[in-house]
Amino acid sequence: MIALDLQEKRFGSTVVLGALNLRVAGGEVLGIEGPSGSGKSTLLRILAGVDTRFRGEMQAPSRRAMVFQEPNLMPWRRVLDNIILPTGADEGTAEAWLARVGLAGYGAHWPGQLSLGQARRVGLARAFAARPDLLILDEPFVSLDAGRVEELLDLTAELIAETKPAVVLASHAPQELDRLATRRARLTGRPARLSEG
Ligand SMILES: Nc1ncnc2c1ncn2[C@@H]1O[C@H](COP(=O)(O)OP(=O)(O)OP(=O)(O)O)[C@@H](O)[C@H]1O
Repeated sequence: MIALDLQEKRFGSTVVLGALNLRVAGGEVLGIEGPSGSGKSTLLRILAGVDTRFRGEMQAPSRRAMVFQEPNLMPWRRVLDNIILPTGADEGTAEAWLARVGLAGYGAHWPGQLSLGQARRVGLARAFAARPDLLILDEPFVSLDAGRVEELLDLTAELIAETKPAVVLASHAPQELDRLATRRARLTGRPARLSEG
């Protein structure tokens, strides 16, 4: 369960996010849409614990994981280490997660040897290997062709159903929100407000 009671998030003199309340329980997927620049990534970074400079209260689980718009793999580390180092998973567990995302045997590859779709699969494996109680997905499938997006949506839906974290997903893509979200909300205005439904 994640509970955020935000009063305000500002950058300098610009108030990007206004007062908002957000609750997501384990097994729920809150899909957040909103125009470019409305503050979706800013909100997700707060939920992830990456940005702690906001006014308000948050109760978040200690095990959190985020899948970014870019796969954000460490290019100087092999694929398996990209899972082991950030999560503390042992080698066998990391290999099992690689297999689970369809990349059995890719552990010794360098990130630069992967396609974008494969790199995104490693990003998913890394996130789920952290056994998160809160999973944050920030436009996780941008820049992929429609077929690849469908495959990754199926995989992500399966992994969420199996592990039941609370999930917050930001996306512009109706296909992603329709497939994954159990609840929907919109972030609009400046300062932005969150309206659910
Ligand atoms: N570090 C920062 N310093 C100053 N302003 C920032 C910073 N990060 C974000 N902003 C501003 O906050 C606003 C919201 O940005 P954010 O990236 O959260 O939007 P978004 O809804 O995720 O957009 P998109 O859909 O295009 O990814 C924008 O006006 C942006 O310029």
